Amino acid sequence: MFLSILQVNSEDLTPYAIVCGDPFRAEAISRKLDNARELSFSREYRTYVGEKNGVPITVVSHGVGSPGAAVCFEELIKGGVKTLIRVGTAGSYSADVPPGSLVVSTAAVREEGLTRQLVPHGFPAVADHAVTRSLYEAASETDGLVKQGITVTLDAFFQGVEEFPHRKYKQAGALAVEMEISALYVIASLRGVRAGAIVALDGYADADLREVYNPHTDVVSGAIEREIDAAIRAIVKLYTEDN
Ligand SMILES: O=P(O)(O)O[C@H]1O[C@H](CO)[C@@H](O)[C@H]1O
Ligand SMILES: O=c1cc[nH]c(=O)[nH]1
Repeated sequence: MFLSILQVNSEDLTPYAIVCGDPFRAEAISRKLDNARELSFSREYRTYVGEKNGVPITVVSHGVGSPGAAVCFEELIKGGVKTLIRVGTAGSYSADVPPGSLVVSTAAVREEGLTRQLVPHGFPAVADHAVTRSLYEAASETDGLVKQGITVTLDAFFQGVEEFPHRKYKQAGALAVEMEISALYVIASLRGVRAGAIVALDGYADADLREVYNPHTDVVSGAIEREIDAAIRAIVKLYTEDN
């Protein structure tokens, strides 16, 4: 089957996939795989396949925001992908998890518009347990702070005249905010596949803690390297458990 938006043949995809926002991060992930090759680069969607320890892995960028990312997730699942791991960045809600930390998302608050068009209001966006456990174990083997907990998915990156809901979600226990995880978890649930996510914190979302937003630091790059390594190792572990 030809997937017309990703511009790839489903026969070239693999059951395990890593997804991320940035096409250049997709390339960086592919460089950590053996025998990696680019299948396509169409719109924001850049697709690679490669392998690690003999385990075939697909890597795709999904761009910024839930609607565009949802198109990518849906086509991957149509193409036969059964396990999806998002490797992203997020803004921290707390000085307890400073920039450079990793958070494995156990569930996501649905503060985006996309999933409201797919499922009722009360439906939860929850990660797969086995994927989350594998990600957390693999991330804990790297240097640096790793937490697991609830993340928030928002549509807006820059604030308008409305207050962002960060304060109330921080008080309720959320750790960080990004823009696609709830879409991934709801779509995975709808289509009967597994999903998990890990994010590298690249600054503070909370106005009281925020300095100038600059994700291009060595601390953030180091955290992104760690989460990529963790996601690849998590997939190898899952594959071993599954086969
Ligand atoms: O680093 P990525 O994976 O793109 O994730 C985060 O970064 C983008 C915003 O800068 C959004 O896509 C957000 O979810
Ligand atoms: O959505 C995002 C992603 C990274 N950092 C943020 O503050 N927000």
